[in-house]
Amino acid sequence: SSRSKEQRILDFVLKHAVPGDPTSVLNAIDKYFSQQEWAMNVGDEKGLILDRVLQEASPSLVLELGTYCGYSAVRMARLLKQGTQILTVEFNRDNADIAHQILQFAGVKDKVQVLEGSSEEVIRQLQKKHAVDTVDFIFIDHWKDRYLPDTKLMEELGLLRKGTVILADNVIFPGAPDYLQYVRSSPKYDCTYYPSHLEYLDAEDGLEKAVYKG
Ligand SMILES: O=C(NCCCCc1cc2ccncc2s1)c1cc(-c2ccc(F)cc2)cc(O)c1O
Ligand SMILES: [Mg+2]
Repeated sequence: SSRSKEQRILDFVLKHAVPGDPTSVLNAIDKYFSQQEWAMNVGDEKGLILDRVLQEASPSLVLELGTYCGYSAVRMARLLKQGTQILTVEFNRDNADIAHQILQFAGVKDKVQVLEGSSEEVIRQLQKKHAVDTVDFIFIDHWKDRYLPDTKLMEELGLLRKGTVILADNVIFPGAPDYLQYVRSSPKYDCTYYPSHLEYLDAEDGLEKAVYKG
């Protein structure tokens, strides 16, 4: 059977990156998309914004919604100190498998746990099944119509603490207008918009940072 796009990405990484070197893995994935074919990784331009906002937050526990091939999980894990945990949620089993292999190859597997399932299911299990109290940093990059309901669910479950940083990808394109309107008008959040472009293309996109005020 023909290999999926995600499997082709894995093959390209295994061939062109250096085992145990997360930056070479990111460069290989970025190279693949700029040369071969587009895919929905956050990319290197928005990735730099993610790097800066993450380092500023210096979190101990990170939750990512939407693993895809693991590009942003590798991106975050390479900057975080030993002992930091990243829980990343992926709905699609095949993508979760590819992400496992890319994380392993990059040498960041000890910091990252890929949780398979829908964001809603996994969020509801975090406190009991994964011994989570509150989350320090959340990167939202999954279904755009799940950004708002999942954020409200995390509020209701008490997963956010004073200062929790929520960074959301694609708030302009494909867009998450209901999420944007909610966090920007809610007194519970301090919001900052980081303008950028859609990964590897010229269309405008951006990241929205919403800091929970507790
Ligand atoms: O859909 C996108 N990303 C989500 C993939 C869905 C993965 C999921 C993970 C998960 C975990 C738990 N529960 C449920 C889910 S669903 C996405 C799409 C574009 C794009 C850009 C240009 C286009 F022309 C068309 C699409 C760009 C992006 O940066 C994206 O992130
Ligand atoms: Mg995205």
